[in-house]
Amino acid sequence: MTEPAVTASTPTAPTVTVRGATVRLSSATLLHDVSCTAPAGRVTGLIGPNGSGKTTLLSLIARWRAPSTGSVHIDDTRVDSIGRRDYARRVAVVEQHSGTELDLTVEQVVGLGSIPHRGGWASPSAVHDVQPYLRAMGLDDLRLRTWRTLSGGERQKTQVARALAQRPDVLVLDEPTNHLDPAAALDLMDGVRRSGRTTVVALHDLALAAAYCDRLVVLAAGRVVAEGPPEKVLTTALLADVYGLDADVIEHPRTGRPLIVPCGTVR
Ligand SMILES: Nc1ncnc2c1ncn2[C@@H]1O[C@H](COP(=O)(O)OP(=O)(O)OP(=O)(O)O)[C@@H](O)[C@H]1O
Repeated sequence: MTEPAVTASTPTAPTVTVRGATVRLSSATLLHDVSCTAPAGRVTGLIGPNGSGKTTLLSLIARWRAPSTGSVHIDDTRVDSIGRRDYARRVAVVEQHSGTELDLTVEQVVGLGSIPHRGGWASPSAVHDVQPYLRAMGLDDLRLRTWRTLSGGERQKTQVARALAQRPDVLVLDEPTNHLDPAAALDLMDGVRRSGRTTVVALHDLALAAAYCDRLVVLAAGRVVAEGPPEKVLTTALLADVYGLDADVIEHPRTGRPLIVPCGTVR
């Protein structure tokens, strides 16, 4: 059987919708009736303080956890009705501390992204096919380096390249830039945005969220407290309420996007 080529295809970007999701454990309720939308082909940022529920919400979309009540939908389909293999093809996830037990090279890790489409280990021909994803993340020079020799930022870029190589409809990223230098973080977010995938990304860096996200969902104590375009959501009042941050929000003179200028805290 001829194996399908691994090329950057035009994604069939769907809308992801969370409807009334509550996550209740015996000890605590992590999410309270959360509803939000990640529009098709757009980058939706999840922001909020430590412990506000960002990773928990991503875990519902990744289907690692089921909500106690409520549901998650890809277009009109409930995610719990999608077969496991189909879901593995359609949704790619990069965790905060994604890793690999095996000491693979960068190009082999990125090649793992094609496995849901192939049903087996990436063949040597797949190595050629990972080139566009290596290039998109600026990893050409590192392609033969082994995982354990990589810096934290190089590992993050490799994991995002792997996720893109999966050619998913939906990209779920948990703080993908926390080890990256400023230019690398901008490049990564740019690569994600240009991929055209419906992306849900948890971010602590509000400057990146303002610059690269089409839409923001703000979580506080497991609840959605604001949702919309960055220029509507990122206000001085919201930053004070949610983060306890005393900040001015001005229009970036070159991009027109919100520019957050922290002055201190209001705690
Ligand atoms: N298994 C668990 N049992 C009890 N509490 C939990 C459990 N898992 C997560 N939590 C709590 O749920 C809350 C939300 O956690 P979550 O990891 O979703 O937050 P987050 O917004 O991603 O935080 P951070 O920005 O620090 O990564 C936190 O207070 C966390 O301590």
